[in-house]
Amino acid sequence: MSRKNQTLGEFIIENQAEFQYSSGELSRLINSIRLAAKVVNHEVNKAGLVDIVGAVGETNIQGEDQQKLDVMANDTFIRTLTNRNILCGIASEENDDFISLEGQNGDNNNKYILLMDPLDGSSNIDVNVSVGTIFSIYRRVTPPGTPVTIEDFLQPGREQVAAGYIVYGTSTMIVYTTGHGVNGFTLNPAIGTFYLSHPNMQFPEMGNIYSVNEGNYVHFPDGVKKYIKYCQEEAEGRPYTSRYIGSLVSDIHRNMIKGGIYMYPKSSKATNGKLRLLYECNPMAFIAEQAGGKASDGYTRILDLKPTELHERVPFFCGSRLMVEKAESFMNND
Ligand SMILES: O=P(O)(O)OC[C@H]1O[C@](O)(COP(=O)(O)O)[C@@H](O)[C@@H]1O
Ligand SMILES: [Mg+2]
Ligand SMILES: [Mg+2]
Repeated sequence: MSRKNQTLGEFIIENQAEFQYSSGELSRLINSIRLAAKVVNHEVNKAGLVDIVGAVGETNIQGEDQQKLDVMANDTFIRTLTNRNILCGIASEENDDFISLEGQNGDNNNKYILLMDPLDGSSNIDVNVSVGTIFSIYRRVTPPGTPVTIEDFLQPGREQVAAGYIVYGTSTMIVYTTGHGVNGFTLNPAIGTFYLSHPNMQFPEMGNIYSVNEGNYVHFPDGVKKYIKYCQEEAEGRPYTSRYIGSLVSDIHRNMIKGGIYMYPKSSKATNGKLRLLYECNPMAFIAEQAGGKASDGYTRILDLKPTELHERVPFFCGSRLMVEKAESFMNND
């Protein structure tokens, strides 16, 4: 049951019943993510006033310059989640390897692991354009009471128990799914409470927005070039509008509300594209599918891909179902 303006806390408790034999662990986990999101939101909002913009002078395993907000968000989520003893492992874009968490008694009986992109859209931090956080939750596959292993993190996306994102934009929202539809909650900054503002979010089956970094056009595969030309043609319902924020979370969020397709294809510059399967593509694909949309690498359903590495990249096509299918048809006729 979802009531508009229900608080996130109320929603979590009310929907816990959806989980048979629920121990409340997942509810506590979502609650902790909510708390960390508020702390990060507070820092992001004052980014122009305090020394929190710019790079820290370190690079992460992706070879990217870590931004101060990347590190702040990473530390905030890891600290908030670790202190609450609700996970047995965490993996992050900003950490080379996964973190195995010991329970209070040195054991490890917690059943969930979390993967995250603590700050998505890092190139937009310094220019006051919306950024986000992305998270993905699985049940561990290794026996409880033993340290987690890489196998716990390399599960296909279809095994996700929950996934979501936080967008720090004109307003701050948490959008997530536990496999029972997608709901969005907006933060009332005056009282620090998230309210259900977007119940049962649905990707329109068709839209007129395409989101891709056209600066890479010359490097794209022919199928992608042909699809972009198709989007720009004078025809019924076309040309589509081009919108690209450069923050995955914000581009997908807009397209989910208005209808559209987001693409980060492979290219001659980036043979597997740029986006990371485990903590960018899988969670956004789970959300998209739960909202009636679609997500693939141009050929295969993202959620069916078998991960092989923690930070592996895949080409990503995500959005309104008919638009993704059209893009795939161009890729397959390539
Ligand atoms: O600048 P580009 O190459 O278009 O890449 C933009 C994409 O890269 C990202 O910023 C990658 O995410 P991070 O900022 O978390 O590294 C996406 O949010 C965005 O969609
Ligand atoms: Mg990202
Ligand atoms: Mg990031």
